[in-house]
Amino acid sequence: MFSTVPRSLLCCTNAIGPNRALAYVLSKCPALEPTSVLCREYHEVTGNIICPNVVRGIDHLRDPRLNKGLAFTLEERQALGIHGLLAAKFKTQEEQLDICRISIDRYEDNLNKYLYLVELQDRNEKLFFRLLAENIEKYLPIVYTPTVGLACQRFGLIYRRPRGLFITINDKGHIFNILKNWPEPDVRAIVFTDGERILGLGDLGAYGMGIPVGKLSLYTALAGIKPHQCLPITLDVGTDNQDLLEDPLYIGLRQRRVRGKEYDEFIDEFMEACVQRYGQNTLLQFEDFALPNAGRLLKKYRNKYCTFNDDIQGTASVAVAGLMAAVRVTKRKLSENIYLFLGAGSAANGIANLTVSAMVAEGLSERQARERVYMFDVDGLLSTRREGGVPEHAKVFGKDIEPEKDFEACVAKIKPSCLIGCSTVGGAFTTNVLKQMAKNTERPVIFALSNPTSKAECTAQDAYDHTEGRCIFASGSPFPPVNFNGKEFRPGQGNNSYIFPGVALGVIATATHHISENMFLTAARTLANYVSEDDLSIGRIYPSLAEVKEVSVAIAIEVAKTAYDEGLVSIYPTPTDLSQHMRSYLYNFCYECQLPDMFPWPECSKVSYKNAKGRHFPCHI
Ligand SMILES: NC(=O)C1=CN([C@@H]2O[C@H](COP(=O)(O)OP(=O)(O)OC[C@H]3O[C@@H](n4cnc5c(N)ncnc54)[C@H](O)[C@@H]3O)[C@@H](O)[C@H]2O)C=CC1
Ligand SMILES: CC(=O)C(=O)O
Ligand SMILES: [Mg+2]
Repeated sequence: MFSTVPRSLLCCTNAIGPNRALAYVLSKCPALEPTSVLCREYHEVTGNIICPNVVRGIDHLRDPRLNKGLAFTLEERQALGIHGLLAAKFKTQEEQLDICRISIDRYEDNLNKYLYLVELQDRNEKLFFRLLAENIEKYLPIVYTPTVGLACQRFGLIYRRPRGLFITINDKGHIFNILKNWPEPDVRAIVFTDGERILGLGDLGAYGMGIPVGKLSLYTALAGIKPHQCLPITLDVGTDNQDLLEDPLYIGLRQRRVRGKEYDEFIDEFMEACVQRYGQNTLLQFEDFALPNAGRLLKKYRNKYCTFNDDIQGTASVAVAGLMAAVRVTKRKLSENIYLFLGAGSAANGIANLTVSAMVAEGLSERQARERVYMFDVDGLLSTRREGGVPEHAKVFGKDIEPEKDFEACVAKIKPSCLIGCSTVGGAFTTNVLKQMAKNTERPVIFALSNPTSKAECTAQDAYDHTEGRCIFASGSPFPPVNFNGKEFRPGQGNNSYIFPGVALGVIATATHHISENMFLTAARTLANYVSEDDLSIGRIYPSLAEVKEVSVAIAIEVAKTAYDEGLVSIYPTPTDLSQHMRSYLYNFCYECQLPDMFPWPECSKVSYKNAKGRHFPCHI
């Protein structure tokens, strides 16, 4: 018998469900009342929320992490005290998956499909993730781009159950305490946004929460990172979106964005609080920050924390992978292309810099490589002679040439072989631009990377139609298959979702403490190597989405090797079998038995446990 609750005892009760766990702990600790102190201790160790007054078998149905619905066996129903709370039928997880698919298919509206999936995640976590992981092609466009963009725009309307943390500028000075309110103690990765550049939709303030939630769903579905290790956060510093400030449904701080010193101090405190709460290896993924902050904050924190900016580095990696795979079709090395970017922001600079690194690896000097890269932003071609000059964040890509504000004229003058859109301007690759690309080279590469679909620089159909079917096309959001002259093309999705889940898995599984640029080049090469001749023959420069889980593990392994080579990991000695090591980290999408190991419990009666003060605590309710 114990007078205090030993941690080992609390740990071993994790699997058996709260009411039995509590009864067992109390049977070992007769001096204890099931007070909030006990609750806190239990909660700290197991991550389960437990309160003696409300702990009941029904919590196994209400907790999405435990709930299996009709898949609970008779034994489990009896042992956990939920017999009778479910209909008599026993179902397999496979039968439940069928029902989910039928239910979703009944909705015509994608936002309703999104809501069904949100509700499923809130109800039965394993079923949600297995459904997503086994039907990526079908449901990725719902939980991710484009539908997640719509969900963010309507967030005030669809907001029901909270998911993740909202930390506002008013919480400055108390961020650590807010992190402590999150019930999971073992967080390994945090994806966070301040909502200022949500996809290509602009400033959506607190409505941006859909993005970190969606990205972290992909951590689990595409790379098997355990959901309890993932935490989505929105940093609410206000919004400059007038429509939202006037939107009666808006759920965020109704004030203009805080900027400057106060904003920087807030982000500083947030970064520090995360590592104080969850440890220095906590992966901190910046997502959808606007241009003035994205690159600046990456530079500030990249050598201090385990952090990366997905829009800069993840996007760079997926785009370079596509360019590498395209070499097999165009027969032009990366260093033989001329690149023109529409947009000169976070994504464009990330891609351009990594492409330069890849060209340097092919033998060019950095200067020679940069000479092959042109950019065009909202003020025209990045010419050193233009009024106002070249913005600081893209200075290295400015050229000493005639300024040009007409994009079509630029495409004709510069004659790029690769055209890369990261501009947020839907339809900016006009018929004339695409026709000019077909004149520039036999196999033009055309990437319309802006999200969601409405912001894509051109559609897949337009790209093939206006280049006589000769282009190599990829887009950030999915397009349906294209028919051109009787041939079907199925272009791939050039989206960082091919990269960030695998990078995150590699980083988490090796407790990497800093993320290097080299890791993203490694990830790009790994992804490009997965592209088969069959993929290329249907116009796809990425592996099929059905393969993405395998690709993520392969990326994780290669990223881990790079991290070991660069001395950035905390797990030593180096695992002899990195593949096995990686796989041992993966989430089990199938239901697990919830019967307590030692059931029936010898120390307490099957009906109730009586504590030292004579109070009864039921084992089964
Ligand atoms: N496919 C993918 O994996 C990813 C796609 N993206 C998409 O790329 C787009 C851009 O993202 P960021 O670079 O982070 O944004 P950003 O705000 O940093 O950059 C946008 C750039 O577009 C330029 N621009 C705006 N209007 C223009 C116009 N009318 N003509 C020419 N240039 C114009 C701006 O001057 C700026 O240089 C977004 O739509 C985003 O969804 C971003 C990250 C990943
Ligand atoms: C895909 C992504 O990260 C974006 O569009 O921002
Ligand atoms: Mg993003």
